[in-house]
Amino acid sequence: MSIKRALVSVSDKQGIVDFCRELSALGVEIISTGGTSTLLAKEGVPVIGISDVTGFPEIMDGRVKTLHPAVHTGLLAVRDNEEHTRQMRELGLDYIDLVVVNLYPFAETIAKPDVAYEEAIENIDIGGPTMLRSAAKNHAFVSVVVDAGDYAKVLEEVRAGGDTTLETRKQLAAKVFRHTAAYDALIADYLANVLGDPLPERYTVTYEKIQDLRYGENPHQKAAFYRKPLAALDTLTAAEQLHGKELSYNNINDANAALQIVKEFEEPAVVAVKHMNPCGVGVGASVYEAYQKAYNADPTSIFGGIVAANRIIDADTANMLKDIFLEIVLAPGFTDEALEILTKKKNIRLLKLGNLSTAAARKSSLIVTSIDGGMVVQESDVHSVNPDELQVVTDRKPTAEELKQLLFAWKVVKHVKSNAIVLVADNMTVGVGAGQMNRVGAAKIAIEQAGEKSKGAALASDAFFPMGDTLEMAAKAGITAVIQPGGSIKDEESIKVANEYGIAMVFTGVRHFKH
Ligand SMILES: NC(=O)c1ncn([C@@H]2O[C@H](COP(=O)(O)O)[C@@H](O)[C@H]2O)c1NC=O
Repeated sequence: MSIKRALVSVSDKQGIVDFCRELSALGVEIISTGGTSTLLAKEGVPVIGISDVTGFPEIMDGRVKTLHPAVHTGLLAVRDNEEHTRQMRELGLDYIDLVVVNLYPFAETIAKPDVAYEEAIENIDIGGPTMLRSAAKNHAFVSVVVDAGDYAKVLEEVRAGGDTTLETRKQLAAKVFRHTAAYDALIADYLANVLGDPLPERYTVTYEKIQDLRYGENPHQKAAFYRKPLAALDTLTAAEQLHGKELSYNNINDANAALQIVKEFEEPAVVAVKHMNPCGVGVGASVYEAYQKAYNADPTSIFGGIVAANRIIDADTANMLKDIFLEIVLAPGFTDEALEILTKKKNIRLLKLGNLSTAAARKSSLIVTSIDGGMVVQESDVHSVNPDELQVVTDRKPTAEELKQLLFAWKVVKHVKSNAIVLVADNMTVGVGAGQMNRVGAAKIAIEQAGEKSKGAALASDAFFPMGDTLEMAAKAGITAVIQPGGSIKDEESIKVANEYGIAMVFTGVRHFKH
């Protein structure tokens, strides 16, 4: 078999003229629709209008142009089926051997700010996916190209043997069904959101590959990095890598964790993360000061860590960063000097993410967590506490400085694996107890780490204290202020301990479990 007739109908016209010119030179007859055929004709590529094939005009603003039996018989006929061949002959129909289609730009349309609903709907392509699906189903005989990146390969095969190989046609068909499935998923998602129903009876998300990863969490696990179409520009998926080796699976998870925390802060802040938990968080008047604090919070754990800053990294900060081994530094930018200093280090990865605002931390999105055989989906935890709504439950109110440290600790504890206890003093974390199976255990780790710095520190607990024991331990370590959700049947026990020791305790009324 050889490709004799192609149907070309593309919204994205890049590369189409050269491709069709070559096909035409190889003896392929080109049929085309409205704008595509106008372009081809203008560029001197011989082309037959679709209406000459269907005997029907392109009507309704392009809503109906290729949706015609003359097209779909040509695409779907099983060439070695005598009955199909006879029907084609009797009806005077011709085969179509190659379909080149890309679809109305639905994603780009809904990405426009304040796009009108009607405009979005008009950009749902119907004729295109229909042709793609017909051709892909009949890939035993028909080639189908949805991606301009495949033009060269198809040309090469047609040049060599008059047709594509069956293996190529299978690959092209599989790509088509992934493409139309993703296209429909995006439409379904858009409509679900318009209807205020983001968790409907079928969850049809679609993701596109950013890159293959060398391996997953461990070297024997395969992995890849995907992004949601239209992912926000303040997410890690939009980060630009300025330097260093390619990101690993663990890097991506850790950098994402660091990013979520640093987005909590308005003031210059630096977050160091290890194994998805913060090991040091600091805020200060400058990124330099914030990094010093994040570093001093836990100079041991930061080694080999991921650092995220919410301000441009300057030369002074870079000079400190270069002194230890760090996997990643993520920031809204780097000064030229800072870049010069840091790029001398072969093993550090530098990521630039221009769009780092606290508003981003307040925008809810859906988080998907896989389980074996399924998944659970929830809104991201974007709750932030309003200081005016804190309930002081102890005899003593926190001082203004204590309140500041408590609110800082609360922002951090939200991002620490439960059970979580975070101690903060002097605008930096001084103790982080993460991922323990009981709350006393988490507090013990945080207090031990803080040592002398526990004295006068503020403590945040991601969930209520089931009894008074954690508070007793905190009080004995010298902690003077506590923030926690409250809501335990034994709250009174904790309040009593707090009052005994003169601790100021506030309830947020909101829990921040993170498993
Ligand atoms: N309605 C139809 O019969 C139809 N047939 C092809 N299309 C689309 O029209 C676009 C190309 O249009 P044009 O060649 O007029 O620039 C392609 O994205 C193609 O997928 C159609 N448009 C939408 O459904």
